[in-house]
Amino acid sequence: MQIFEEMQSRGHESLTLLHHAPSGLKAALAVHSTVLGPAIAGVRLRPLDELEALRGALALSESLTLKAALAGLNYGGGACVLLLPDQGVDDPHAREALFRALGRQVRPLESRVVLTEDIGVTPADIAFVAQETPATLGVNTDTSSVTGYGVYRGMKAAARFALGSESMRGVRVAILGVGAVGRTLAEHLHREGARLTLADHRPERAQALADDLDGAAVVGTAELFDVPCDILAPCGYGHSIRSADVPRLQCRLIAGGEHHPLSRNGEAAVKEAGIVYMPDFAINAAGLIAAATALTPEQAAERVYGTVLRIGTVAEQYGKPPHVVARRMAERRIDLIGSLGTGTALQGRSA
Ligand SMILES: NC(=O)c1ccc[n+]([C@@H]2O[C@H](COP(=O)([O-])OP(=O)(O)OC[C@H]3O[C@@H](n4cnc5c(N)ncnc54)[C@H](O)[C@@H]3O)[C@@H](O)[C@H]2O)c1
Repeated sequence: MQIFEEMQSRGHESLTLLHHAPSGLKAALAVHSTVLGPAIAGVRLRPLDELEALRGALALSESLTLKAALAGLNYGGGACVLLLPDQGVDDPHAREALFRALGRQVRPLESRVVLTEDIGVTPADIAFVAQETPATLGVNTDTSSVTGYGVYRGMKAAARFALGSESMRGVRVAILGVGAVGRTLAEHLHREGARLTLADHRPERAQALADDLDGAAVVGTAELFDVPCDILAPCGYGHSIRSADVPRLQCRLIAGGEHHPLSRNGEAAVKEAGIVYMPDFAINAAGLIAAATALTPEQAAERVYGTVLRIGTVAEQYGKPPHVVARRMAERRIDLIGSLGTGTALQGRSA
């Protein structure tokens, strides 16, 4: 399994297994870093096997560390991946019990983690967690639509470098995955006059959105990578683009809401293909920023826009890929602020 090796190589602090038989709670809670503050842990509920859940928690928690640091937040990164209980979560009481059990189990860890929603989890679920522990964020924030708007703003900033203009009028954007984030992104792009092609594992979702957005095309997920476009926006569940897919890609920019859209070492293949990749942790941060600060959704999205501009400027200046620049910026902030030693920032967590 080599989990410890993976934790060591990526610098994780801990991986905790949570279990409560009556509610069906089985979860992997990874803490990657608490250098800047308690780890914000995105909570996911997905049909995964145990190993996928462990690996998913390790990968997501590292992204959250980079995301929080780059966004200027006084938080570290974590992730909590819940296995789907055998009894399902359709019964509202079963769902309440599951998330309240999670809240109870997190109580002893309150100084180290705060939980917020990610895939398969709603603000109402986090509100159940909040009945058991104050260690939550985003109970009153619709983080997915804020994230979608932030991806739109970040995409425009990235397009200045990759396409020479940030206008989306007439720009061909292919969106993979039109759930909560992908749909919001599509709506903003459509409003600005982008030409959209949509694909989703659930084709009825893509078709319903295309019906709402007059003029959007729908293709199968297997065909999307062959569609000529300017921007590819992955908004699915992760690793949507395998290295073997990269030679097929017709785009000049990859910018979407999905965590880990590229498979391992995919960045090198993308660079080789002459495609600009704006990393997930830079562009999908608006929901997290809005949940963690007093900023409005618009202000949170503008922070993403500004961060992406900064990354693009430095990347151009030094001839480095944006994902390398973004990671260095995040790690530099962690190193510098970490060097101040332990203590709590006076302005709290809302940097
Ligand atoms: N929701 C948030 O607040 C938030 C914040 C930051 C990042 N993200 C990331 O954005 C991504 C999307 O999140 P969401 O909340 O929209 O999820 P969602 O479940 O609402 O929607 C995801 C959609 O993508 C489709 N999909 C998944 N993988 C696919 C693939 N390979 N090909 C085609 N379709 C695929 C699914 O069928 C679904 O319709 C995730 O990676 C998530 O981690 C979400």
